[in-house]
Amino acid sequence: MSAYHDLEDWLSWMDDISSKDYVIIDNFLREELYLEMKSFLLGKLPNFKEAGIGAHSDNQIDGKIRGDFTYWLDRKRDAQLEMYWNLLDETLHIFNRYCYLSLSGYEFHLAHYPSGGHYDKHLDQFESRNNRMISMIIYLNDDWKHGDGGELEIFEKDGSSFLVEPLAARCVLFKSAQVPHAVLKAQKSRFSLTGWLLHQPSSVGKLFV
Ligand SMILES: O=C(O)CCC(=O)C(=O)O
Ligand SMILES: [Fe+2]
Repeated sequence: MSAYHDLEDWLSWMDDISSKDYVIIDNFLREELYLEMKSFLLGKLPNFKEAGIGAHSDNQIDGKIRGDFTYWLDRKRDAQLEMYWNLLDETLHIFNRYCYLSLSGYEFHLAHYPSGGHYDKHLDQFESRNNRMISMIIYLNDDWKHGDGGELEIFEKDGSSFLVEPLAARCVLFKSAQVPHAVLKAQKSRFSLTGWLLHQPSSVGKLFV
Protein backbone atom coordinates (compact mmCIF):
# COMPACT_ATOMS: atom_id res chain seq x y z
CA MET A 1 0.00 0.00 0.00
CA SER A 2 1.46 3.35 -0.97
CA ALA A 3 1.49 6.23 1.48
CA TYR A 4 -1.11 8.96 1.09
CA HIS A 5 1.35 11.77 1.85
CA ASP A 6 5.08 11.99 1.13
CA LEU A 7 7.36 11.31 4.06
CA GLU A 8 9.04 14.67 3.44
CA ASP A 9 5.74 16.48 4.03
CA TRP A 10 4.99 14.42 7.13
CA LEU A 11 8.41 15.25 8.56
CA SER A 12 7.93 18.98 8.15
CA TRP A 13 4.49 18.73 9.81
CA MET A 14 6.01 16.72 12.69
CA ASP A 15 8.64 19.46 13.09
CA ASP A 16 5.87 22.05 13.50
CA ILE A 17 4.03 19.90 16.05
CA SER A 18 7.23 19.42 18.04
CA SER A 19 8.15 23.10 18.09
CA LYS A 20 4.72 24.80 18.29
CA ASP A 21 2.40 22.01 19.56
CA TYR A 22 0.18 22.44 16.47
CA VAL A 23 0.30 22.39 12.68
CA ILE A 24 -2.18 23.59 10.04
CA ILE A 25 -2.12 21.66 6.79
CA ASP A 26 -4.00 22.86 3.71
CA ASN A 27 -5.29 20.35 1.14
CA PHE A 28 -4.69 17.47 3.53
CA LEU A 29 -7.44 15.53 1.74
CA ARG A 30 -7.18 15.24 -2.00
CA GLU A 31 -10.36 15.81 -3.99
CA GLU A 32 -11.44 12.17 -4.23
CA LEU A 33 -11.28 11.58 -0.48
CA TYR A 34 -12.73 15.01 0.32
CA LEU A 35 -15.78 14.31 -1.86
CA GLU A 36 -16.19 10.84 -0.37
CA MET A 37 -16.13 12.14 3.22
CA LYS A 38 -18.41 15.08 2.46
CA SER A 39 -21.03 12.95 0.75
CA PHE A 40 -20.85 10.38 3.57
CA LEU A 41 -21.39 13.21 6.07
CA LEU A 42 -24.37 14.64 4.21
CA GLY A 43 -25.94 11.16 4.05
CA LYS A 44 -25.57 10.73 7.83
CA LEU A 45 -26.90 14.16 8.85
CA PRO A 46 -30.30 12.78 9.95
CA ASN A 47 -28.43 10.53 12.44
CA PHE A 48 -26.36 13.25 14.13
CA LYS A 49 -26.89 13.67 17.89
CA GLU A 50 -26.44 16.69 20.13
CA ALA A 51 -22.85 16.57 21.41
CA GLY A 52 -22.02 16.34 25.12
CA ILE A 53 -19.22 17.73 27.24
CA GLY A 54 -16.69 15.40 28.83
CA ALA A 55 -15.71 11.91 27.81
CA HIS A 56 -18.32 10.68 25.39
CA SER A 57 -19.36 7.94 27.81
CA ASP A 58 -20.67 10.47 30.34
CA ASN A 59 -22.34 13.09 28.24
CA GLN A 60 -23.88 16.23 29.63
CA ILE A 61 -25.63 18.32 27.05
CA ASP A 62 -25.10 22.02 27.58
CA GLY A 63 -25.78 24.24 24.59
CA LYS A 64 -24.07 27.14 26.35
CA ILE A 65 -20.65 25.48 26.13
CA ARG A 66 -20.93 23.81 22.76
CA GLY A 67 -23.57 23.74 20.07
CA ASP A 68 -22.56 21.01 17.67
CA PHE A 69 -24.14 17.73 16.61
CA THR A 70 -21.99 14.66 16.04
CA TYR A 71 -21.91 11.23 14.49
CA TRP A 72 -19.25 8.83 15.83
CA LEU A 73 -17.48 6.80 13.17
CA ASP A 74 -16.91 3.08 13.55
CA ARG A 75 -14.29 1.30 11.50
CA LYS A 76 -16.30 -1.91 11.21
CA ARG A 77 -19.68 -0.37 10.52
CA ASP A 78 -18.25 2.38 8.29
CA ALA A 79 -15.78 0.07 6.51
CA GLN A 80 -16.61 1.72 3.17
CA LEU A 81 -14.42 4.68 4.21
CA GLU A 82 -11.34 2.54 3.55
CA MET A 83 -9.15 5.30 2.12
CA TYR A 84 -9.81 7.40 5.20
CA TRP A 85 -9.07 4.57 7.67
CA ASN A 86 -5.83 3.88 5.79
CA LEU A 87 -4.86 7.54 6.08
CA LEU A 88 -5.47 7.35 9.84
CA ASP A 89 -3.27 4.25 10.09
CA GLU A 90 -0.55 6.16 8.24
CA THR A 91 -0.95 9.16 10.57
CA LEU A 92 -0.70 6.97 13.67
CA HIS A 93 2.38 5.25 12.30
CA ILE A 94 4.11 8.57 11.56
CA PHE A 95 3.43 9.94 15.05
CA ASN A 96 4.74 6.77 16.67
CA ARG A 97 7.81 6.58 14.47
CA TYR A 98 8.83 10.25 14.43
CA CYS A 99 7.29 11.80 17.56
CA TYR A 100 7.98 8.79 19.77
CA LEU A 101 4.41 8.55 20.97
CA SER A 102 2.85 5.20 21.71
CA LEU A 103 -0.48 5.70 20.07
CA SER A 104 -2.59 2.60 19.71
CA GLY A 105 -5.98 3.79 18.51
CA TYR A 106 -8.23 6.66 17.63
CA GLU A 107 -11.79 7.90 17.87
CA PHE A 108 -13.44 10.18 15.33
CA HIS A 109 -16.75 11.86 14.80
CA LEU A 110 -18.34 13.94 12.10
CA ALA A 111 -19.49 17.28 13.46
CA HIS A 112 -22.11 19.77 12.38
CA TYR A 113 -22.32 23.24 13.93
CA PRO A 114 -25.64 24.71 12.79
CA SER A 115 -25.74 28.46 12.21
CA GLY A 116 -25.18 30.10 15.63
CA GLY A 117 -23.21 27.10 16.98
CA HIS A 118 -19.92 27.54 18.82
CA TYR A 119 -17.65 25.78 21.34
CA ASP A 120 -16.16 27.66 24.30
CA LYS A 121 -12.43 27.64 25.03
CA HIS A 122 -11.35 24.20 26.26
CA LEU A 123 -8.70 21.48 26.24
CA ASP A 124 -9.43 18.09 24.67
CA GLN A 125 -8.20 16.07 27.63
CA PHE A 126 -10.61 15.48 30.49
CA GLU A 127 -9.82 14.82 34.13
CA SER A 128 -11.73 11.57 33.96
CA ARG A 129 -9.93 10.39 30.84
CA ASN A 130 -6.57 11.57 29.61
CA ASN A 131 -5.75 9.22 26.76
CA ARG A 132 -6.35 11.77 23.99
CA MET A 133 -2.85 12.68 22.79
CA ILE A 134 -3.31 14.39 19.42
CA SER A 135 -6.40 16.23 18.19
CA MET A 136 -7.04 16.05 14.46
CA ILE A 137 -9.68 18.19 12.75
CA ILE A 138 -10.45 18.14 9.04
CA TYR A 139 -12.86 20.72 7.65
CA LEU A 140 -15.52 19.80 5.13
CA ASN A 141 -16.90 23.21 4.11
CA ASP A 142 -16.98 23.74 0.36
CA ASP A 143 -17.37 27.51 0.05
CA TRP A 144 -16.36 28.98 3.38
CA LYS A 145 -15.93 32.74 3.05
CA HIS A 146 -14.39 35.37 5.24
CA GLY A 147 -17.25 36.57 7.46
CA ASP A 148 -18.92 33.17 7.74
CA GLY A 149 -17.51 32.89 11.29
CA GLY A 150 -16.88 29.45 12.77
CA GLU A 151 -13.13 30.02 13.02
CA LEU A 152 -11.07 27.78 15.27
CA GLU A 153 -9.30 30.02 17.79
CA ILE A 154 -5.97 28.57 18.89
CA PHE A 155 -4.30 29.89 22.06
CA GLU A 156 -0.52 30.00 22.09
CA LYS A 157 1.69 29.39 25.12
CA ASP A 158 2.07 33.16 25.71
CA GLY A 159 -1.73 33.58 25.91
CA SER A 160 -2.08 35.23 22.50
CA SER A 161 -4.41 33.62 20.00
CA PHE A 162 -5.08 33.46 16.28
CA LEU A 163 -7.94 32.29 14.08
CA VAL A 164 -8.05 29.40 11.62
CA GLU A 165 -10.84 29.43 9.01
CA PRO A 166 -12.55 26.04 8.55
CA LEU A 167 -11.66 25.74 4.85
CA ALA A 168 -12.35 22.65 2.74
CA ALA A 169 -9.77 19.85 3.19
CA ARG A 170 -7.73 21.84 5.71
CA CYS A 171 -6.41 19.76 8.62
CA VAL A 172 -5.38 21.00 12.06
CA LEU A 173 -3.31 18.75 14.32
CA PHE A 174 -2.39 19.70 17.87
CA LYS A 175 -1.34 18.23 21.21
CA SER A 176 -4.62 17.58 23.03
CA ALA A 177 -3.29 18.35 26.50
CA GLN A 178 -1.36 21.49 25.57
CA VAL A 179 -3.41 23.63 23.21
CA PRO A 180 -6.51 25.46 24.46
CA HIS A 181 -8.91 26.25 21.62
CA ALA A 182 -12.44 27.42 20.87
CA VAL A 183 -14.85 27.49 17.95
CA LEU A 184 -16.28 30.95 17.26
CA LYS A 185 -19.93 31.35 16.39
CA ALA A 186 -20.68 30.05 12.91
CA GLN A 187 -22.94 32.13 10.65
CA LYS A 188 -23.97 29.10 8.60
CA SER A 189 -23.76 25.30 8.85
CA ARG A 190 -20.16 24.25 9.55
CA PHE A 191 -18.95 20.69 8.95
CA SER A 192 -15.87 18.85 10.15
CA LEU A 193 -14.33 15.50 10.83
CA THR A 194 -12.84 15.64 14.30
CA GLY A 195 -10.95 13.03 16.21
CA TRP A 196 -8.23 12.07 18.59
CA LEU A 197 -5.23 9.80 18.39
CA LEU A 198 -5.25 7.81 21.59
CA HIS A 199 -2.68 6.47 23.96
CA GLN A 200 -4.99 3.50 24.58
CA PRO A 201 -8.09 2.50 22.65
CA SER A 202 -11.18 4.29 23.80
CA SER A 203 -12.80 1.16 25.23
CA VAL A 204 -9.82 0.70 27.54
CA GLY A 205 -9.88 4.37 28.54
CA LYS A 206 -13.50 4.01 29.54
CA LEU A 207 -12.59 1.50 32.25
CA PHE A 208 -10.97 4.36 34.16
CA VAL A 209 -13.85 6.84 33.89
O1 LIG B 1 -14.19 21.97 14.94
C1 LIG B 1 -13.23 22.54 15.45
O2 LIG B 1 -12.59 23.42 14.85
C2 LIG B 1 -12.82 22.17 16.86
C3 LIG B 1 -13.73 21.21 17.54
C4 LIG B 1 -13.32 20.91 18.95
O3 LIG B 1 -12.60 21.65 19.57
C5 LIG B 1 -13.75 19.66 19.61
O4 LIG B 1 -14.63 18.97 19.07
O5 LIG B 1 -13.20 19.35 20.69
FE1 LIG C 1 -11.67 20.60 21.14
